[in-house]
Amino acid sequence: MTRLFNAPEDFADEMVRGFVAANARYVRAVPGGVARSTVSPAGEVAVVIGGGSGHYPAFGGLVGPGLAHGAAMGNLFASPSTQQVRSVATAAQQGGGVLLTYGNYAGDVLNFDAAQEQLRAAGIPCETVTVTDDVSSAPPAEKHKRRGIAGDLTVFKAAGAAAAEGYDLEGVVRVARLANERTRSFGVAFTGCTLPGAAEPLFSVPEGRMAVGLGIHGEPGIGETEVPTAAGLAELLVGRLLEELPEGVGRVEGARVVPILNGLGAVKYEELFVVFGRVAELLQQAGLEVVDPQVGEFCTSFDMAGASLTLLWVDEELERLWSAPADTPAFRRGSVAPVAYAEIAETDVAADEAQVVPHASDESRDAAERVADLVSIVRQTVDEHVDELGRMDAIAGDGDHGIGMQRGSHAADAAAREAIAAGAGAGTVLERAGDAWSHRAGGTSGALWGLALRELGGAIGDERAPHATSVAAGVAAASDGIRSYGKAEVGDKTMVDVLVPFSATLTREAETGASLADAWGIAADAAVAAAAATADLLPRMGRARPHAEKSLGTPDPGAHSFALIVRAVADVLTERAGLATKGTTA
Ligand SMILES: Nc1ncnc2c1ncn2[C@@H]1O[C@H](COP(=O)(O)OP(=O)(O)O)[C@@H](O)[C@H]1O
Ligand SMILES: O=C(COP(=O)(O)O)[C@@H](O)CO
Repeated sequence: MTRLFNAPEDFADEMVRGFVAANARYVRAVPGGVARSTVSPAGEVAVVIGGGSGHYPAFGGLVGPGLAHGAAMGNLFASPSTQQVRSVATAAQQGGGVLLTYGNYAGDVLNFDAAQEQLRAAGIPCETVTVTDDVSSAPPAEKHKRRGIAGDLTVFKAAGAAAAEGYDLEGVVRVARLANERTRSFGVAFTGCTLPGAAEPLFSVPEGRMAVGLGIHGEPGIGETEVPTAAGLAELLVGRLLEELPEGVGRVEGARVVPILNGLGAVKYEELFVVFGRVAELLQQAGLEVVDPQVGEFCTSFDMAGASLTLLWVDEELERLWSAPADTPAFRRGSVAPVAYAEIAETDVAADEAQVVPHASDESRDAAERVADLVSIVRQTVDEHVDELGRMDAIAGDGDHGIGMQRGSHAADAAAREAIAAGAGAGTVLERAGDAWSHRAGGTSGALWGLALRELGGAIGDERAPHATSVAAGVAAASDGIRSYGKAEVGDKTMVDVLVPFSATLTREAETGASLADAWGIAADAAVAAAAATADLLPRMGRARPHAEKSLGTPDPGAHSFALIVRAVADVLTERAGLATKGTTA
């Protein structure tokens, strides 16, 4: 149970504020997260980490000399938005380029990749390395699909130490990839976590049982077994990790490993030490040299009771980088060189977003009001279904689909109203709504809904009122954009399964000369049917993929929310058309 919070929706922002107040000697607040408050050498590669909040000390607690230069801190269990990542990286960079490194989750990949593109376009050399240490989340042949859990630390540490030693961007990327390749983790959970304000944990494990193959977002385990003794748990964790040797490690005997026993949030240090005693014995019995072990909390999941073991299989270079000094709020070793503090001007992403609205025709400005009303309908629809969407997502995911959609649609609604007040046309209203959605919501659905609204706004433009053909073209552009950005195809059990038939039906009806209301209504029927049909699919993308069987029988949450939204919009368009005497505009 998370007991201490004010308004649950403010939790992440308030947590960052308090964290900065408590750690000003390490970090300063920048839009989107934190950056070092200390001066780093000019020309040093900046290591920028990040992810959702709820995993402390990942990610802000690992910012400081010898480790990360900045952390993009998203909402609870949701990736930071593209704007947040870009903003933190811009504030943290020192002229030597930026490495973005983070756990391999759909939302993080979408948003960090987009930020990388934007940073490069702004002339900042930028590379990304995803952390994929969790052996339970995909077989060795698909290890690029694995999730990142406590192994984040080894990759961030190697990269941060290399940057501090003066490696160039290519060199920092090389060691980050090497550390990831040589890091494996495996974990268990005894209870799920409860998000602030939620009445129930995201999953529960029957008394005396243990989830095996944990996620760090309250995802249920991959399997379940009886709770063993501490020694039994050590045997399970070590046994599983020694089944798979990383490339470049020929044999167990004689290899050197850094073991990290990580508590997930509600397991006592004393319990961890009892487990670690046996872990150390088992590693030694297997012929391994144990290097600088760590026992504590490095990547948590709120109040989840659980533990994971990580092994970093070091070579000479990784061992040196792992052992190099670092001084951050949550990870300290050796003594770093004296640091200086400086007044650094804050970058503000809001500043470059406060652009003047482009010119719009009277016809488009008139239509903009009706478009903004539809954005309000989207918000209302999400509000009405927020709990249902969360429950659906908790079956095989992280339970945040409802709150993510709520944050995004509320921000979109407010931005649409602001754009109207500034005299925007219909296209610009949708583009502004899309920007606000992705910026405020973060996560996968935030990035994708933001893109969809921007594409739709671009196709509609600011000259004519939206009509069946321009809307169908905009939805088709959104569908293409989402598929090329998120790389999901029909059948992967995502919102794409609904978007594609919705778009095809809308285009077909528009081409036959149907009005926007009629075309949209028929397309919405197709969307509702397609969303229901996703219940029979096994997920191949996103958070639910490792829990494919659990998701069978439940529709994909993103597909379901998409269908709810387009159905609600259809009802309004039909009502308006009934009120209008004649015509095809809306
Ligand atoms: N690669 C992808 N392409 C398109 N849609 C995706 C992709 N990955 C996930 N999704 C959609 O995103 C939804 C999850 O959204 P949400 O829970 O808000 O984001 P997150 O998983 O980042 O917390 C899924 O139900 C699915 O419909
Ligand atoms: O949850 C996280 C990001 O993943 P999404 O795909 O946006 O859910 C985050 O906590 C780990 O970075």
